[in-house]
Amino acid sequence: MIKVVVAGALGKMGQESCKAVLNAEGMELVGAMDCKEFHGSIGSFLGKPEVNIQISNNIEQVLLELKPDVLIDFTRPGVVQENIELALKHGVRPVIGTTGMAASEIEGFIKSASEKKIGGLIVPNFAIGALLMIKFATEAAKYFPNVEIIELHHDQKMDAPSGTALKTAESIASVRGNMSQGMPSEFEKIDGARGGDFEGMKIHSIRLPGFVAHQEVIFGGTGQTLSIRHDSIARESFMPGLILAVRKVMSLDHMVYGLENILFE
Ligand SMILES: NC(=O)C1=CN([C@@H]2O[C@H](COP(=O)(O)OP(=O)(O)OC[C@H]3O[C@@H](n4cnc5c(N)ncnc54)[C@H](OP(=O)(O)O)[C@@H]3O)[C@@H](O)[C@H]2O)C=CC1
Ligand SMILES: O=C(O)C1=N[C@H](C(=O)O)C[C@H](O)C1
Repeated sequence: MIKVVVAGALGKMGQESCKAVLNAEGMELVGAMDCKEFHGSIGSFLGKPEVNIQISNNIEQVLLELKPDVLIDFTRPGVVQENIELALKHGVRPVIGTTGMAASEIEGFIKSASEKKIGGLIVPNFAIGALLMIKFATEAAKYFPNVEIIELHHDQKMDAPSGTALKTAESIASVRGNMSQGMPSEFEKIDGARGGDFEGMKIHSIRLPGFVAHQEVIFGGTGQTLSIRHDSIARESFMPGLILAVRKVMSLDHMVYGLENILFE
């Protein structure tokens, strides 16, 4: 049995993750933590009263007492870094869904997990369709280097651009390099009108109620455009990838950034 603790268990992704772990063969949900005040078990919160796991607000105590194999984290930027440090300190494999960390922080965790020989995964997007979108977009960029990314999310999202958009831009940049696009003399009449810049690629972030998680990668060539789009219309879309990640992390002895490195290897 793989023993799993979920951090951010009362949040949108945390709740789905607890349900997915409870339903997964060979996995046991041993702990749930969140900073929200809730007096009761995660089972009573999820409408599964038979699951009698109290919600803790002390991650280190949970890791020390329950000795899980894996920590799933869906909290928020600023919290996730501390949780990864504590997991690595106590020999627990982190499977991280929380986005918004700086590239230098991710690099630091990859280094420290390798030194400690602890497996870990930092995954900006667990949806298999999103991983395919990134793969197809990276292939297309070899032929259509002019590209812009539009990501659309619910209006409760803290970080912009999304972790998925950054991962897509990094992957596209790895095949086309840093290049300038558009008119050198273009100017913005409203700051930010042309989006954020990643190595010459524009990223546009839309936040509105009604969306879950969506991204379109648009390529432009002479007399033609190509659009590659992925839509997560429900948070269940992330769960098969998350469960796969929990299984795979058990055989890793280093930290991997991106589930595509496991799925398409
Ligand atoms: N990798 C992927 O496939 C996906 C990643 N994400 C990412 O996951 C993260 C969470 O998203 P989402 O579930 O929508 O967000 P939510 O705000 O719904 O959930 C986050 C939860 O973490 C809690 N929390 C905040 N601080 C702490 C803390 N110090 N200790 C424990 N719990 C804490 C929050 O409590 P409170 O509300 O009281 O602050 C909340 O219950 C985001 O970074 C998002 O970008 C989202 C979807 C898919
Ligand atoms: O906050 C979200 O909701 C999501 N966050 C991740 C990201 O930043 O890419 C993954 C997905 O887009 C949903």
